[in-house]
Amino acid sequence: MNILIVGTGYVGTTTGLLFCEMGHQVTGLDLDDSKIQGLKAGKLHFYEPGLEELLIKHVAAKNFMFTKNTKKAVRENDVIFICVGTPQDADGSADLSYVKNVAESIGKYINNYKVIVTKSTVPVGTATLVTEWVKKKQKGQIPFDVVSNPEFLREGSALQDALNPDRIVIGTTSETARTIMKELYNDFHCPIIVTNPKASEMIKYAANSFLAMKISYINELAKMCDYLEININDVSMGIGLDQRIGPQFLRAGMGYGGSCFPKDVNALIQTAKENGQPLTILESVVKVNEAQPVYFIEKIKQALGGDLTNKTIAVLGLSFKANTDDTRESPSLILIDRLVAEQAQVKAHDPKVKMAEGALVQLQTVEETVTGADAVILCTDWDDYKNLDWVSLKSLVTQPYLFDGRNMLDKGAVEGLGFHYVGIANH
Ligand SMILES: NC(=O)C1=CN([C@@H]2O[C@H](COP(=O)(O)OP(=O)(O)OC[C@H]3O[C@@H](n4cnc5c(N)ncnc54)[C@H](O)[C@@H]3O)[C@@H](O)[C@H]2O)C=CC1
Ligand SMILES: O=C(O)[C@H]1O[C@H](OP(=O)(O)OP(=O)(O)OC[C@H]2O[C@@H](n3ccc(=O)[nH]c3=O)[C@H](O)[C@@H]2O)[C@H](O)[C@@H](O)[C@@H]1O
Repeated sequence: MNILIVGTGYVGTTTGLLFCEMGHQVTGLDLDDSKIQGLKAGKLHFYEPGLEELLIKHVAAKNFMFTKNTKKAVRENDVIFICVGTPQDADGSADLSYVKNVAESIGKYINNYKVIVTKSTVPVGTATLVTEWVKKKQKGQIPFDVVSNPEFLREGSALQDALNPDRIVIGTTSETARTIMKELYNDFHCPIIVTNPKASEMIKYAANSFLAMKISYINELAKMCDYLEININDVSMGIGLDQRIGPQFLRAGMGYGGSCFPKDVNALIQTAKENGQPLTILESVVKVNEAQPVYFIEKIKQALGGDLTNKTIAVLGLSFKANTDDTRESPSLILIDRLVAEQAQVKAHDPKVKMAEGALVQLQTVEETVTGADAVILCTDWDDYKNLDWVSLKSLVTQPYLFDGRNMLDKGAVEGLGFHYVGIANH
């Protein structure tokens, strides 16, 4: 089958490669010329483990082609996956302008029956809107179907997640589209849920919001445990082993970040409000998440004597989580903003993130970053930071203060080396 992927970001590129692996001919369309040129040459414009190797393979085999030519791309493909961004609007709702733009282009250029699949995360009711947007631009009456097929992959493990999904959700009322979608996903062995588009759209938001809720729950509990001097990691393990709860997404930390949880929880809250059905649990999830970096910085301030003015602080990790160079809504950047506001001198390090010139003092190595620091803050759970040689790093810092926003380190071990250690209820 000829498949068109519109938007060659994390989701689009991964989805395209997935279908190449399944033996399909895939075209990637993006408006950003530099991305297209890079992809054509087998170069990814973001860091994602394992993805570039697969890209090189399928570009060389001519299974994955890239273009900026929307008209040609729409005309030559029968199944079109919309994978463009749906960022947060000023009021918290999802900005659908990129999706609308794609739908209108499809309407303009449609030449035969198409299955139009929204893989982007879009609010309930968007399939109907996409149908209207396509129809408005159509000159004739060429038939098409709109399908909701949300994506559940995570950055940092995008390929593995996409190759081994827990489930596939297909939202459509069309028999033809359902058959085509099922055929596309024929080689997958996970459950396939076929429902209507509205339920499918809701499943995506409900899943992300549930996971965000687990994180805020454990983070709020962590604050209480901190006060009571209880180790939150033990609590996470103790409740997570109950199969009804499950161990995942119970790691206390600096709060959830990334390009999805923050915007998706807000978008669902907004949809709920618009429909007069407020989701008070999720409103609290957001509040707890916003309070988490503030709580951590207060602990840091307190430990350093209540004033951060001119203190040199080494921040390890800029991405919102390990194994990605994505800094969207990164708790680390929220923390750095606060440190700067408190007049601290920040030096930062990340194994993959390169911030824009002048945005931040960023060093090449951990050693350079911690040299002369009054405190070291671990912000991202990169493996690189798990086994650092704290004995030699201690000889480089001015003061041995170690703040662990991810509870990654063995408290007893680093305290044994003479560090003053503060984690998130890591007692
Ligand atoms: N990043 C992730 O881990 C996941 C993201 N999602 C959802 O998938 C969607 C895409 O997310 P990402 O891949 O992270 O976005 P991204 O920002 O990495 O990529 C979007 C791409 O679309 C391109 N684009 C925008 N308008 C276009 C148009 N009219 N024609 C062609 N290309 C166009 C942009 O240039 C960009 O390269 C969002 O709705 C997001 O919520 C869902 C699951 C996981
Ligand atoms: O819709 C999306 O874009 C995606 O959003 C998340 O994926 P992602 O944002 O890539 O990363 P996660 O691993 O979910 O982590 C999100 C944030 O939560 C934090 N987190 C995660 C787990 C945990 O136990 N504690 C915790 O603080 C992470 O550090 C990170 O800041 C979901 O896990 C994916 O299923 C979904 O497809």
